[in-house]
Amino acid sequence: MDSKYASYGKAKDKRNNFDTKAKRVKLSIDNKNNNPQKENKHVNGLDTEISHYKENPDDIKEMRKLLPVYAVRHRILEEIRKHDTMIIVGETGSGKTTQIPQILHEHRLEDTAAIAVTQPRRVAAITLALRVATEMSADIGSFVGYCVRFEDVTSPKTKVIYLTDGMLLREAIMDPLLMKYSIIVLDEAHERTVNTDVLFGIVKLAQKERKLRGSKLKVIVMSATMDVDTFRNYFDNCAVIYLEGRTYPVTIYHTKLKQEDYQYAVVCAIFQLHASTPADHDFLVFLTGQEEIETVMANIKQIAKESPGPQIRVCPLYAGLPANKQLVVWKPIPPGMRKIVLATNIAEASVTIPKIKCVIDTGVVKERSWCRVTGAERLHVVPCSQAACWQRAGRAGRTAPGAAYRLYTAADFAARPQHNTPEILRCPLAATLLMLIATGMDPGTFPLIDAPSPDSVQASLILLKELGAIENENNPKLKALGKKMTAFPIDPKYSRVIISAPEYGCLDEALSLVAVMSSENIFHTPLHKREEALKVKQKFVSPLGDHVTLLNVFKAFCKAPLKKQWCKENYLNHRNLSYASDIRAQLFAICQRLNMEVTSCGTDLDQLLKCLLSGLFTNCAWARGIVTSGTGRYVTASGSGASIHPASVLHLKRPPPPALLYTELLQTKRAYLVTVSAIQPHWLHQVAPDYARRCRANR
Ligand SMILES: Nc1ncnc2c1ncn2[C@@H]1O[C@H](COP(=O)(O)OP(=O)(O)OP(=O)(O)O)[C@@H](O)[C@H]1O
Repeated sequence: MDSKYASYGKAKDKRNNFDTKAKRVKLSIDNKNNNPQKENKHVNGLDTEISHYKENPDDIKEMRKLLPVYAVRHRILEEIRKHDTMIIVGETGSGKTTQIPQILHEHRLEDTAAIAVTQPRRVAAITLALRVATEMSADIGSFVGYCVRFEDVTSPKTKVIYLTDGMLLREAIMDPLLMKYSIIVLDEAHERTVNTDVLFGIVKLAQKERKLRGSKLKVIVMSATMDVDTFRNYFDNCAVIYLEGRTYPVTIYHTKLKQEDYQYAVVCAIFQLHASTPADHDFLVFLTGQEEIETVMANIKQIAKESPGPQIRVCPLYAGLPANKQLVVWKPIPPGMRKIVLATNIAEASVTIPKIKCVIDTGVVKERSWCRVTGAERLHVVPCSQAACWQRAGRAGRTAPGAAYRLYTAADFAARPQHNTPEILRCPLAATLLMLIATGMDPGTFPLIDAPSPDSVQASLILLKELGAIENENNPKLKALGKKMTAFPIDPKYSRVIISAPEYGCLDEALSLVAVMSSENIFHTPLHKREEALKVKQKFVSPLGDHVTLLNVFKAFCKAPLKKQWCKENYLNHRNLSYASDIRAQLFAICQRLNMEVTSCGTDLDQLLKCLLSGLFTNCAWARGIVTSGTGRYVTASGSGASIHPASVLHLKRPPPPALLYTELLQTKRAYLVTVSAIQPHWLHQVAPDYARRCRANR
């Protein structure tokens, strides 16, 4: 292994305190209470089934008492009673998310309503609810529950609900005043996802309106790394509680040299630490996506065979994994083994994975951006903000002291922006605007912390008009089609595909395809059996491209009697296909509620591709000559050059199709069109004439 990756320059664990002029209520806690001896107390991970949870209730009680928040719970309660809106800033792991809702509930502050605690990510919402239910000796779904897309584990009795911000937004469509809740805790405010930013506005308006009606709504905004001044200004100079102290220290290390290839550096770092760290130190590694995770996982498994040190169990953790598979990460492993969790930024905030003592941070993230003129989106790998780096480091040191190994230099860290650019300033707004319009709100006057440029709003409204969701982008009105679109918990582009499907006689196929596309990679291509896996894949391949190939796999999966075995034989990912099957069932149920006729286009699959184009019309690319390597080169609607991704079934097709419909434009070292189908260039004019005209004028 290359020794240049071995050297970490030790840095001081110096937290950026995001100094703010805001008047704070300082709650100091006695850190000496946090007895490091407790480190060795037995703390199990959450099992996937709460009923199997073996943790000793007395241990849990003791653990709660060690948390900084617990020590000052009475003061916190006093402040929350005094103020309708407040900001709580406290170190990662201090107990904000698990303890504050419990404290509120123990004192029945929610009264006859409930407490909502929002999370940007589903895995956090689920694991937090499971943890809090365990701490409160409750069954999940009784007075503690969670609600995430495609899964609602609450009951009318539930008083503390952990839910994704997307789910609370969906509730706001039905009830903009959110009357079900008397307290809303907006957690991980620093993430600034579009959903959280919109929720801030919805909650602010609901609070104002409810005050007039004599029904109080308390709002608590929390984070370890938020830009306090910005939030305080937005929430009318509200009170700020600043919690001091953390449970366990985390030592930060940076590389001395810049790493040219972070994937290579990560594997080196893992094995260097593996050789020098006790077996009960589990690792959490931050990468950017499923493909990268699978590659690193294959490398680890290969190298582990010849490397000294404890046995290794590698666990992937990314958004596309079904929830029950994500939770495997929390399952305890046999003593003497080391768990290495390979995660995307979904494990960056809020989550506690017990026994993680070592975080390895690549310092990069896959970020979405878009071209306003054409609506085309792009995913690219970029350095993450300082706040994200601190959050990642904060995943160590939760149940014992820990360390974070950053695969970038201290100078690189110092040069990064403190906070994430709010998603609302860089992402398409069509889904958000549709939701606001459906809720009866005026996007022009809606209070946002950072308003997107009027051009962005206008461009998104035009897209919504072209999708058939609204009329008149200058004074938007929801159309019946737009209302139907909001019934589906998916992006409006995909709900448009489903709603168009009866017109193309292909709802059966469209439901399956959208379901597979809402899951994650269904192909399993182990590095050492690549050739064989690709050979087996051939039987599903359609000359029309990846979308029909996905459909072929899904159809065959549905027919297979022994699904797990069949997936293994065919190098397919059983869990992702099963997840797609669940999603399809839910989408189908919505179609039935909307009285949509389920017809099949049989072998006329051009109908399915045209239907797909009716929602994804911004994702077209046109052939621009053939470069010498023989790879087709394309230009997207926004003028970016890109090649077909090597994993596509059309990658080496000769001659390259004149036009393509793609699912994603991925920018790594090169730009790739991911999941593509061959289309006829004139289809765009047939299916989305307004967009085609606009697009031609721009090209
Ligand atoms: N699933 C779990 N298993 C074991 N311990 C846990 C678990 N969840 C939480 N804890 C313990 O509770 C502590 C507080 O967690 P909590 O999520 O409330 O902190 P937080 O202040 O909200 O952190 P963050 O800002 O990182 O979200 C953790 O540091 C850990 O010690």
